[in-house]
Amino acid sequence: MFDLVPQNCQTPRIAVFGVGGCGCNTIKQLSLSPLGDNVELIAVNTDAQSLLISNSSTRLQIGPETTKGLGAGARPQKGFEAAEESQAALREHIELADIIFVTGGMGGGTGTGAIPFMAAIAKDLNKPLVAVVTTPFSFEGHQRGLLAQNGVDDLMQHASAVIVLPNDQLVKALDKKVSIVNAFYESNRILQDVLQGLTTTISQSGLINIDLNDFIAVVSHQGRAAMGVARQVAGEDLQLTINKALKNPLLEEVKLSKAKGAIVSVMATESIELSQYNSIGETLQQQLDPSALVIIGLTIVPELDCELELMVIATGIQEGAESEFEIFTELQQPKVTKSQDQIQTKSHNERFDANELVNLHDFLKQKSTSSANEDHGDDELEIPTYTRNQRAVN
Ligand SMILES: Nc1nc2c(ncn2[C@@H]2O[C@H](COP(=O)(O)OP(=O)(O)OP(=O)(O)O)[C@@H](O)[C@H]2O)c(=O)[nH]1
Repeated sequence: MFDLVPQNCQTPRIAVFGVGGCGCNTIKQLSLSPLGDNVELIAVNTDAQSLLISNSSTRLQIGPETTKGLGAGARPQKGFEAAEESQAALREHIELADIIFVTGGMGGGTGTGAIPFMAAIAKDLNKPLVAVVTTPFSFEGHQRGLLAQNGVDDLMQHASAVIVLPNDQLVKALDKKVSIVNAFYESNRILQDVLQGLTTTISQSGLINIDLNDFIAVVSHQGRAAMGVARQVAGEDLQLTINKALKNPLLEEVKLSKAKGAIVSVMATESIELSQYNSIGETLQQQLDPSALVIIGLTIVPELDCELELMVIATGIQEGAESEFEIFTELQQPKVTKSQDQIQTKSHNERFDANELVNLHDFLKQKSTSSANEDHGDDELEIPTYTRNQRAVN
């Protein structure tokens, strides 16, 4: 459970619920990742036995009367009733967090029934809830696929954002042949990366932070969310990396130009250049709805083993939008149609100490002023206060 938060606390409290068999497996894997103290992992299941072997600090058995400690038998109605029976405990945990992630597999009983119920509680409490759910492998059969689809539709009525990662796609993304036995395990590693990326992005480790209000503004667009990740290897053109992220197999086949917002997390070494940074924002802005809010967070990782890592989460994609990935093939030399000033950014909220956070807009202004007024080389980045402080601490 979270401790009471002091008034001046700057770190958003993040609750990650793993619901049902898949969800509990995912957060078990996630517990192996380095996560901040502000992140709490909560295992939720109807199946008492599988909860016993979960290593989460918080475990919640839902619906002890409804399922008598067994699973929900691939009946979403049972999962729903179990969540309803335990709604007081679920509500209590949801209420304590600033932002909630819920992960689980759609297609069974517990996750498919309980996750939409939890999303409805969060909506009622006015808390942002991002669901990261899988859909079944094709080898699991048509019936599970149908249950999953209904579950996702239901979830979309309540969650702030729904990221659907089809299990088939997750395994494809691994770029290697995996046996059926390993398929679940391997795909959990990707779920682990996705959730770790999300929680790190909104925790305060970056040079340019994405604050909680920015995050909420972007994830609160109703509709589908999609995400992609890519790494820029030495010598690779940045546009190619951006295109790779946008065409990433983790992205469902959705029309990105319909996206109403995007969160971009850039991890780079200290040698990242301002032009590279601008290019990422400009390229993405061209791909989304012209009124879309794009926020970009940058984290400096001195020991990064590639030039740059990109994670893009596009939100508010309306249903019925067909695939439009072809548009990215034309992007090798994108025409810049917007100045950086036209990219919308938000000022950070008062919960955060202005000395410790650097807003993208401020950062860019600072960069252009310093290169205009000061006598140093183009590639010498002034070190913002936050990084200096961090270095002093280390
Ligand atoms: N990626 C991944 N998917 C899983 C895993 N376990 C299950 N799934 C998927 O999630 C779907 C639902 O399975 P579970 O999570 O076990 O089901 P549940 O929500 O616990 O529901 P019940 O077993 O009916 O109580 C399955 O059809 C699989 O597609 C896992 O470890 N990794």
